[in-house]
Amino acid sequence: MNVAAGVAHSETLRALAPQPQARAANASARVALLGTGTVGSAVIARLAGWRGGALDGRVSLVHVANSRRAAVADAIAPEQAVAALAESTRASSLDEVASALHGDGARVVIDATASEAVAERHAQWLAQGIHVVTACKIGQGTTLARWRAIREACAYGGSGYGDSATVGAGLPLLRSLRELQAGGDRIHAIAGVLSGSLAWLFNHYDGMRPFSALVRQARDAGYTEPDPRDDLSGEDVRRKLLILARAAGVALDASEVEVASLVPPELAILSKDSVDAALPALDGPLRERYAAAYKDGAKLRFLARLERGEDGKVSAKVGLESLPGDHPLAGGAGTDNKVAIWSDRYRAQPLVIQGPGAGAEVTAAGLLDDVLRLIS
Ligand SMILES: NC(=O)C1=CN([C@@H]2O[C@H](COP(=O)(O)OP(=O)(O)OC[C@H]3O[C@@H](n4cnc5c(N)ncnc54)[C@H](OP(=O)(O)O)[C@@H]3O)[C@@H](O)[C@H]2O)C=CC1
Ligand SMILES: N[C@@H](CC=O)C(=O)O
Repeated sequence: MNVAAGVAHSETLRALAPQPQARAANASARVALLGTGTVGSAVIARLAGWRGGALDGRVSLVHVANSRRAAVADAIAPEQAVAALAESTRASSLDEVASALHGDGARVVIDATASEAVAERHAQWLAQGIHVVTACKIGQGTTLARWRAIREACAYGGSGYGDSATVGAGLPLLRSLRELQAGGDRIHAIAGVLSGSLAWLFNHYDGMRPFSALVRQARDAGYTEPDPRDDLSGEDVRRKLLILARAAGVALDASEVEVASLVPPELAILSKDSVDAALPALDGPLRERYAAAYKDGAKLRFLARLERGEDGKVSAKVGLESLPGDHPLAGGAGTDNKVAIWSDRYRAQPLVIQGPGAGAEVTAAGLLDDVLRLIS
């Protein structure tokens, strides 16, 4: 073989191939932030905290919106973002997000909403080459069709989907599942506490104070979903389990997860505005569950379980369980999520990941870590 000719040929091919976008270690991104509530405000505060530090300039806010208004500019200083939005007369429109991002360098949408309409746009932005980083679980944690559309749009647009904040508020859960599989492991089972608010509630509930009062405290601390019934019904945990299962190679449909809700029917049927006054409907049933567990020396924990048999059969369920006090999944404090993963290499003893699983600051950090990963 003529080595010189071979080298020349491969150099020609390399020159003809589409050149990957040059990425410097300190590449910056134009970012649209959707949602300025609990999590979105913490993203803005964290960006403001980057000022003058090593990460200053990595993210340029060009579009900040809530459901009502949008502020759009070439660079919105994080310190000015809240005021700019309050003063803006521009109506919020998802149609304008891609054009606001137009320009050089990487483009990123951060979804800090709980909006179905925003989740429905993820695939469209990804197909346009815009990265999407999300705290909202509706994109990957509802229908299989939407989950597939997101994966296909990433491949089509050459874009990335940052989902670390969707499960465990940024804990290295999805990353670990993906790395285990990249290393050849099959995931056999996942079990644990996936809700930060429910963890906090059952870490604090002593059967004496009304459960409803604690729910209000958890909501005011920013741990619950905008509608706390999404946590109490197990729906938020179902979404997280679906996201984990799909990342573990199990194409699970939402209907395949058995969910035991804590929300009594009279609370479930109310409009969102009437929920607060009706929360005491939770008190009686939970007092009874607590008393029964206490009598046995057990602890109440809201768990998610996924098992995949060697024959491919899958079982998935979500609900309140009474665990022996020394059970490995009964530990933890505050909003701790605690998740055990069984795989080929972790067959007898699982890999266990534990840490705060809700809260504005950890979630904002998880979102911005994903932005940095995608643009670096
Ligand atoms: N709280 C936590 O600990 C964690 C939360 N998450 C997820 O983060 C997301 C946000 O939660 P949180 O901040 O608590 O919710 P909030 O209700 O506090 O904030 C939601 C924000 O989204 C805005 N919004 C709604 N629709 C749109 C739209 N179409 N375009 C732009 N903005 C819109 C709302 O606008 P407006 O003010 O006008 O209503 C509001 O600013 C949820 O999906 C949640 O599951 C994930 C991990 C942890
Ligand atoms: N409401 C959620 C917030 C994070 O996803 C929870 O309680 O875990």
